[in-house]
Amino acid sequence: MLSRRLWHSMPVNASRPLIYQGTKRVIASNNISTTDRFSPLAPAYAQNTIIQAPLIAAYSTVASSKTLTLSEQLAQGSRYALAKSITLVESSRSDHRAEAQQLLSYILKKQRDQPLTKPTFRIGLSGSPGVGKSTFIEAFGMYLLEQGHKVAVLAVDPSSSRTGGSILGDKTRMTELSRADDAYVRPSPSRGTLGGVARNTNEAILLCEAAGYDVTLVETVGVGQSETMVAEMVDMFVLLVGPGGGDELQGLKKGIVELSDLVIVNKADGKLADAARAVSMDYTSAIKFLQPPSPLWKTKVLRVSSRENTGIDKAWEAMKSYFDTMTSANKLTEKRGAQRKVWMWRQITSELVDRLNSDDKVKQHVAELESKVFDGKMTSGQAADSVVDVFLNKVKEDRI
Ligand SMILES: Nc1nc2c(ncn2[C@@H]2O[C@H](COP(=O)(O)OP(=O)(O)OP(=O)(O)O)[C@@H](O)[C@H]2O)c(=O)[nH]1
Repeated sequence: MLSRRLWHSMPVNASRPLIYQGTKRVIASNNISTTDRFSPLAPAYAQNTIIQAPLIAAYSTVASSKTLTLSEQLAQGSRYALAKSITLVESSRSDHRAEAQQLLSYILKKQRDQPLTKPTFRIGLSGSPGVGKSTFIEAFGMYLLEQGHKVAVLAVDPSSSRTGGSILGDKTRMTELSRADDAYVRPSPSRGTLGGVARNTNEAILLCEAAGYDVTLVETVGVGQSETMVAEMVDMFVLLVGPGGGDELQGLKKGIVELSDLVIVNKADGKLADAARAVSMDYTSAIKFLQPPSPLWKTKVLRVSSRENTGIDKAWEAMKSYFDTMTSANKLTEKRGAQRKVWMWRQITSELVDRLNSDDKVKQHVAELESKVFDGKMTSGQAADSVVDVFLNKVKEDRI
């Protein structure tokens, strides 16, 4: 029995069934009548509905006419539809989230039946503020367009989730690329936790690919957890450094260098050319002592000037070489599968924590336990067990 409360406590992104009032029909996605009237979930209906596992699975492929239209527009490469779809996945409104999940399920089903014709490549790009990320993406993106690719640029901005402001999104960035027909540049969402933003970005990548963008760049700024999160959603992780830099090398950020499949020393031009050469040699020797992210690939170090457009082609060659090496060993499919599992667990963890925090009874219990833990009257482990027990009992009670 799935009670109304339990339904509400289920994550909207997982297999929470979509339940409709009005004309109810479970239909295969390849046989959908666009005249079906679906209106989003009716809690009153859900309250008395027994939903069994096979039905849940069937519901996940149900698509409303609105979803179908959006997905058709996406398949035709409409930037408007892409923007609208990403807005849906970023929205916290439950009806939007339901629509977004319907759209994503439909897209996944479609891609299982009919895989994308072009291979897709997801590239993460990180670097400290001012290192030249926008300038590089602008130059690199324009180069990719010349090579016949369609390029999407997404951003995971740790500052926006903490402060509501944004390091990456405030100024007009990548103006030429933003205007190009075959490019789509999405500013970072300005709300939500970093985990939430990252999760939305994962879904946005799928949407970009469904809209025919075969190269997706996910940009982040080198702060906190954001690089690790981005590295866990892309095929290849690229670190952009400046000629004066060295923070990363000095051990402050050794972790990020270890995550990197390619290090690009930007601003290798004019007076900065010699410094860029020296930094690039430093990285090349330092990397020899680090664990490579994959045993099949040795992290490369290259110099570019985004301003003067030099070395951009070499950077792309290195990326393609990585892509070819990994795909021919079937490692990218494996990597993407493993990443999906990582994200599933991240989301389970964050959903459970959200729900623990939103339940009044549990919240009160947590407050009491926190003070006991603080005073040393209870161990952290005992308190954690107790919170989980109270929460599970609460779920059980709600079910009855
Ligand atoms: N000389 C030189 N300057 C560059 C190059 N690339 C970027 N710059 C300059 O570096 C400064 C910062 O560039 P951005 O592209 O805004 O850097 P960013 O990393 O995107 O900066 P944030 O958005 O603040 O994170 C600007 O003044 C650029 O003109 C380059 O290849 N050579």
